[in-house]
Amino acid sequence: MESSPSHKQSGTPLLRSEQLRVTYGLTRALDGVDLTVERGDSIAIIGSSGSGKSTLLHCLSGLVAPSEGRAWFTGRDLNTMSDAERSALRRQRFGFVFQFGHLVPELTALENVSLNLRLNGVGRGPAEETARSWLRDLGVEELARRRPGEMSGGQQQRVAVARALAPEPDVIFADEPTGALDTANGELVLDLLVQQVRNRRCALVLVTHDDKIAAYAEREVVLRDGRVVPPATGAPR
Ligand SMILES: Nc1ncnc2c1ncn2[C@@H]1O[C@H](COP(=O)(O)OP(=O)(O)OP(=O)(O)O)[C@@H](O)[C@H]1O
Repeated sequence: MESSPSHKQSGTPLLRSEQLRVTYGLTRALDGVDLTVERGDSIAIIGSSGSGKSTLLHCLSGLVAPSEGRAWFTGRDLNTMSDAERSALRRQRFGFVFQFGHLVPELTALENVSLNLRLNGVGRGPAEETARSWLRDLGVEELARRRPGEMSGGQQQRVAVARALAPEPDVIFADEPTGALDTANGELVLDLLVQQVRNRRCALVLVTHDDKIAAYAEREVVLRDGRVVPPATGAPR
């Protein structure tokens, strides 16, 4: 994958991991994963249940510290950062979409989507304007004043996608992002994620067990028992 001019200058990928290992008791969730994600890259992390997909996403985003190995964002080692630095990174440079929205229950949709923008220093008016525009793109603008408890699971999920994309993150981490959505809205969300990569040259790390969803990404990383294995060619997985 070709890098953007700024990255060609620095030669530093957005994300890189080297020999990532994560052990939970006797379970080896990751067993030596090397990965590079460039600007403009979209990768699908696929594999069967328990193969380590979510753990890899969590390590690459600094949510989980590896037992061994290292992970870097733009050349900065995630595990030598302070908690505050990692939190700022997750708020400013990363966008997260999980299977279930995880919205703040006390806040309205508009406030949920504005929150990170406000924490990143954007004024209330512009933050709400941006939030409203994302809610519109996701087809949930009419829910702006509702709290998560007053929305369906799928509506909450679309609000969560708006929240993840509003700060224009460098990396979008999406873990089964369409699990709570019907087909049409699932396609809307995946199209939006891919469009972001194309238009802004950010990167997408998409965890899924579904080949149709993985096909939205340009590249597949297949995990088996915590290791990257070559993709199956032609044969159904
Ligand atoms: N917090 C944890 N404590 C203990 N074991 C864990 C923890 N998180 C993951 N594991 C184990 O690590 C292995 C990899 O889990 P992970 O969730 O990364 O897999 P996955 O491929 O995302 O699975 P799924 O598709 O079912 O979500 C599994 O055996 C799982 O049980």
